[in-house]
Amino acid sequence: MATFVDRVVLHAQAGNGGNGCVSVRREKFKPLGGPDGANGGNGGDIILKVDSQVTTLLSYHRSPHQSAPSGKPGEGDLRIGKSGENLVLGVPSGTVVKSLDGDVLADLVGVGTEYVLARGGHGGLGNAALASPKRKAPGFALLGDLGEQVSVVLELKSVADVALVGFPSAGKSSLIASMSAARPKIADYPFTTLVPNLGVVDAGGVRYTIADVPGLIPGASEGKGLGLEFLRHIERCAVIVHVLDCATLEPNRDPQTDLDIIENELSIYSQQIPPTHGHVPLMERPRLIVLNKADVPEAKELAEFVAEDLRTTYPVHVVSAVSREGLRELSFALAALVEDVRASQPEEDPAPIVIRPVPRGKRQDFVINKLGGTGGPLYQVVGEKPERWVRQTDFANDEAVGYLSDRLAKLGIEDELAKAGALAGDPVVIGPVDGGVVFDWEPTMATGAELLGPRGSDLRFEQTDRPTRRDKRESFYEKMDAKEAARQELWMERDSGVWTDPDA
Ligand SMILES: Nc1nc2c(ncn2[C@@H]2O[C@H](COP(=O)(O)OP(=O)(O)OP(=O)(O)O)[C@@H](O)[C@H]2O)c(=O)[nH]1
Ligand SMILES: [Mg+2]
Repeated sequence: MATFVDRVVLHAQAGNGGNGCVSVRREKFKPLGGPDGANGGNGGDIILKVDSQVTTLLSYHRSPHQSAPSGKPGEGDLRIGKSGENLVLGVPSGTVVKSLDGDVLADLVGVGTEYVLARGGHGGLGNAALASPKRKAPGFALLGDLGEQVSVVLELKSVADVALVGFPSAGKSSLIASMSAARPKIADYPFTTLVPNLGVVDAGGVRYTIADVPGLIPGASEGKGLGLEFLRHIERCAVIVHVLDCATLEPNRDPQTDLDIIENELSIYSQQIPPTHGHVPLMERPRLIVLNKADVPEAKELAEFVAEDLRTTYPVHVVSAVSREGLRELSFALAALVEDVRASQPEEDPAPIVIRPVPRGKRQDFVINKLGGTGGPLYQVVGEKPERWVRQTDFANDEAVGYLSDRLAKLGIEDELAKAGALAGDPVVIGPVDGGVVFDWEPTMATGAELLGPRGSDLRFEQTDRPTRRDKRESFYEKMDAKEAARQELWMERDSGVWTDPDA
């Protein structure tokens, strides 16, 4: 099987964030000089960028795994970790980025257009950045977040002014070879061309590109032959040229039938593709008919016979790629069509476009899923922020864990868990069910930094049995009862042993 370099699967690993640092300033005569652990650097992003020097996806076919450097950890004395540099991958104009499921993520057209494919992980905050009036010297820092890991399909659709379409062996590649400096493979067996060839034609001062498309056969739009793989190449070509073989000896083939079959395939195909912004629909694009192989006497006879009829639909040129008959007129006719199209189309936006996935801030913070299980319900918290916070937490450090639970509560996760029906002691997983962090829900865990103990610890974790909501309520009632008792005592004292109802 031939290798298709116009479609590759690319695995991108963005850089991880560097860890934040825990450090305390040390100066002479100042034993504890405040936190000075700096933040870790951010991991590098992986960015696809349309580059005029890149014409194929070949390099990603050879090295499908690409990774960006990680950020360096922060250091003491407020020395920030260096960020990993972004890795910019050049792609040809016309590259379509798809998910492995086939969803189009981006359509990269125009030099300079960028797509942020995988985002580097945030660097973790150092203890200096985590300090607050209440938490003056945090004994923990945040870990760097992991860089995104993304696998996508890159597909290249040729961007040419003119597309040559036709049955296998009609002479499409031969025409490109005769009209331009391109030297595609030519042979007398079908499907010689597997990847479109691109040639540049200069006719009377008009320069345009011409691409051949691998041969089409009936059913191509349903994937027959090399069908769909190649139909998409013409999606972006402004002018369509039908190359009809007038010398074929195959039964049931003649120029008119071939034309009808190919037009039918194009029509079916055009209904399958979503309309592309700024492009004329496929079936409305200008067309021209080339009757090829006129150097063969019988072919020329046939060509002249059918040309008259065909001219009622589209302009017709009788040519020979071999003897070069009619090629000059053809190249000028194409130049005129291309010029017409260019004049009618607005100039492409000169400002390069940068396409980014949905900004993280715009997404909902989190959602809670209640999952059933043999051992009772499991609550799953899914969300970019909480999952990242968990990844950034050093679970060996209680103070860091306490900070995490404060953040989660502040985001409203406690409230939403309660709304979802979670009870104290129910297991909650943050992130994926396999691999997320699981803990038992403790809704009444007091939050805030007032409970801070020694550095690296959190008093909430020192308590062996933390109060539940009912414990708290009971202790509240006890307190109120005691208060009431004290009040009554006071009244009784004042009225010299005679008790008066204070509320009367
Ligand atoms: N006599 C004659 N033969 C031609 C002419 N053009 C092409 N051929 C021959 O037809 C055969 C197929 O030519 P290609 O240019 O490879 O055809 P193609 O349309 O690109 O074919 P696929 O890539 O398979 O779709 C080759 O043997 C060519 O030499 C022509 O004008 N006259
Ligand atoms: Mg060919």
